[in-house]
Amino acid sequence: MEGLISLKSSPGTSLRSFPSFNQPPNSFARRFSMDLPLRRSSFPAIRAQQPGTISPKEEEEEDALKVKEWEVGMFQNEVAASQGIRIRRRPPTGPPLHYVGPFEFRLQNDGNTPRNILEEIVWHKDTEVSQMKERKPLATLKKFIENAPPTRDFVGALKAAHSRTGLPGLIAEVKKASPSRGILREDFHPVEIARAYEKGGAACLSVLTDEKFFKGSFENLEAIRNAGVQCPLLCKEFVIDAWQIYYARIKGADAILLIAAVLPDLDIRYMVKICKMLGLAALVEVHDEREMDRVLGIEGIELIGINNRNLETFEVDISNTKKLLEGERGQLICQKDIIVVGESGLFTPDHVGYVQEAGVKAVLVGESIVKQSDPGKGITGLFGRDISL
Ligand SMILES: O=P(O)(O)OC[C@@H](O)[C@@H](O)c1c[nH]c2ccccc12
Repeated sequence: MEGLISLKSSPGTSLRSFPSFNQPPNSFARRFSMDLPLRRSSFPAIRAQQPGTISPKEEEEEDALKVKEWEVGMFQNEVAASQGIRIRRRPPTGPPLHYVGPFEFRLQNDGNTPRNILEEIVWHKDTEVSQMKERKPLATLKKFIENAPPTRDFVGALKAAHSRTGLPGLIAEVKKASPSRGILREDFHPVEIARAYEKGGAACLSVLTDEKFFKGSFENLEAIRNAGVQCPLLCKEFVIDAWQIYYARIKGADAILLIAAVLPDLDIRYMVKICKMLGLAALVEVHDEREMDRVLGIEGIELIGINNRNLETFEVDISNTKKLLEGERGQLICQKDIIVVGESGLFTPDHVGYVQEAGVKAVLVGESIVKQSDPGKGITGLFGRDISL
């Protein structure tokens, strides 16, 4: 069996202590050994080594590490599923790319094919973040944070705008593209757009930092921060790891998005605490009743976003905001003094009026304003009046 993968647990680690963990590595091995001889070169970390440079002990340790990663991945998926989260953090049957000898090919099966776009984004993010973490470990980020300038008050800016205009405070989004709408703006100059938004009366800005799916970047966030824009900035990311929060803080964010469709309660709890520690506001996004109820059960949440776009199907329905704010949920939100942000699909003053009537004190708007030749004037069109005055 030389050249075939061996799956072993590290000494003292019993896979059996996690009943469900027993299955993935074994079933993975079984599945693939039936299909093809899976070589050690299947694993990127191992592929990087020259043959003969790795000792049997190191091999064993790397295998054990890989098994451990699967275990953690499976564990996350299961906890999430028990909370109604359908998004799996990692492919449950291992990564979809396989190498056989010099050939690379993709095996499709139910377990390694993302079920929808949000899952695809999250799986890609997982790989991206682990690579970034290797280059900039948390300890390095923490050192930078010690000297970082203070954050701006994101929630305060929304409240002030709301009381100044009597309209929902605007979080204007700097977004070049999205998987559902394609390219929104060809001549995309993030700093110019940010300045136009600020001039047009935006209370805060949201900056997409995902590169692959939204054509955004952390450089955009940093450039806007360094250009002297005063509005507090939301880092619009798909956060799956606390490391990303530290990174966002260094790149100039004042707030960060946490998506309840992706993150189990414990992660939200823990990440909200990290945000507080770093002086960031957390915008926790929900899109159905179950997510709203989960989030309302978590202490210390100040800002909830209701996304009118289902990130799994892309369907947009602004009555979602109203539905989630009706009855007891709305009352609880008032009691807890939580600011609700209406997100996505808002194009006209009627739309803004509708979500305001439903109870939101802020709105998050991208497409309808970023597409205008003067995005600042786009804001006036959106609200039906000049809100910069
Ligand atoms: O462009 P719109 O329809 O105005 O939507 C803005 C914003 O709500 C949307 O970009 C968004 C809301 N939640 C997200 C999560 C990830 C990426 C993007 C989003």
